[in-house]
Amino acid sequence: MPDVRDATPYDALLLLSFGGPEGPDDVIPFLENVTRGRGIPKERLKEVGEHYFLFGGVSPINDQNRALLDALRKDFAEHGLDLPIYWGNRNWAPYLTDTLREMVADGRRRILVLATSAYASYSGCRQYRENLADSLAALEAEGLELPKVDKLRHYFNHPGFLEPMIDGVLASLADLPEDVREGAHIAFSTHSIPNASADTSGPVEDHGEGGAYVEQHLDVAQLIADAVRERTGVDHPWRLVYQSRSGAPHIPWLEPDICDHIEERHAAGVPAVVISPIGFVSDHMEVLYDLDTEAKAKAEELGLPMRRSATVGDDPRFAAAIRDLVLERAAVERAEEVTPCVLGGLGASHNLCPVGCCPARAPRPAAAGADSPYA
Ligand SMILES: CC1=C(CCC(=O)O)c2cc3nc(cc4[nH]c(cc5[nH]c(cc1n2)c(C)c5CCC(=O)O)c(CCC(=O)O)c4C)C(CCC(=O)O)=C3C
Ligand SMILES: [Fe+2]
Repeated sequence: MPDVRDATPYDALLLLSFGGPEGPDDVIPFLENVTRGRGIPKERLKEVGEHYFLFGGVSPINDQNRALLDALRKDFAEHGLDLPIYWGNRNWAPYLTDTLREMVADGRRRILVLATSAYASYSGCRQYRENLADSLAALEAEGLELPKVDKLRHYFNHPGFLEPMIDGVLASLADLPEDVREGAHIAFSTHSIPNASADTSGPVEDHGEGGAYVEQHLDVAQLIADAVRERTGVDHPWRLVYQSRSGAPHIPWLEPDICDHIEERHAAGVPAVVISPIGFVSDHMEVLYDLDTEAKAKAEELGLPMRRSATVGDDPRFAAAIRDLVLERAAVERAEEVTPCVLGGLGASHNLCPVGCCPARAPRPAAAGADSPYA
């Protein structure tokens, strides 16, 4: 029997996230970091800046990552898993390059990466792998000896990610007035991305209409809807919808938008809606602004009862899922037999992104995949 607390060959876990401003002076520099070379219209940037200013210029994401780090460290300690955890971001301090430099200085040689995005897509997966490649290149230029970096498989269909969201939808339904509860529809919401990015998300063989991005979200939505039906006895109709579109209007992005969907459901006579933000691992600005502010105002204007259900955040079941995924991957690296813990119809996703997975518009080096220029 192998020691189940053994993370060998890994010697560290790296929480890799988006980053966000911590005060009003950070907002513009942060947005410049996010949008460098991405062709986002100026008006859209001003508008998104206002979302942050509405919340004092502070993104909720950094405190949520600190809470997740606490939950992970507590879970690891309670289960005898002795693996240090670091944190680095794409767009704000602590910056990924600085964190990796610190990890090298601490002697870390085999690093496993947990990104705060559960699904395949350029923005949610490959872009983080490109950030890793950029940071490794920077450290190489400093003459440092590079660690080997791997990324955890996509965790959208791990029960520890799903269970807290199922509970969240049940709590939102219970919170609705009794006379509209049974007829409530569920809107599973995720970040809109360009149709072209969705169609090419995931391994090449999964490319096609919506790609792995849409397929994985539909799997999650179905799993949550099924669990809600089993536990309430009510078959709530549902649909996958999108939010936070940011590109130029002539470029097609995934639809329908959550606010249009709310209007359409109201016009169809639906008595209430529960929004389940399955695309977000915690209450990001997109959740606080696009759902809790904008969609809420839309529902109120229509007089449509609406509840937004919880994201997983620092739920202990999510922390335990990450421990499970770390131990699973470590066993894979040790060439041991493992049965991945997974629900739904898609099975466990690949451990190593294959060549051609979630391609960028302009090809750039990406680490932690089959096409990585680093070992
Ligand atoms: C799929 C996806 C995720 C989920 C996966 C993941 O979590 O990584 C995500 C997360 C996030 N996106 C975030 C913020 C922003 N995203 C932007 C722009 C964009 N996002 C895109 C997609 C995604 N984004 C895309 C296709 C663009 C267009 C430009 C481009 O191709 O890059 C912009 C520019 C302004 C705008 O137009 O909105 C901002 C400010 C924050 C921080 C929130 C906070 O502070 O709490 C987080 C967690
Ligand atoms: Fe984004």
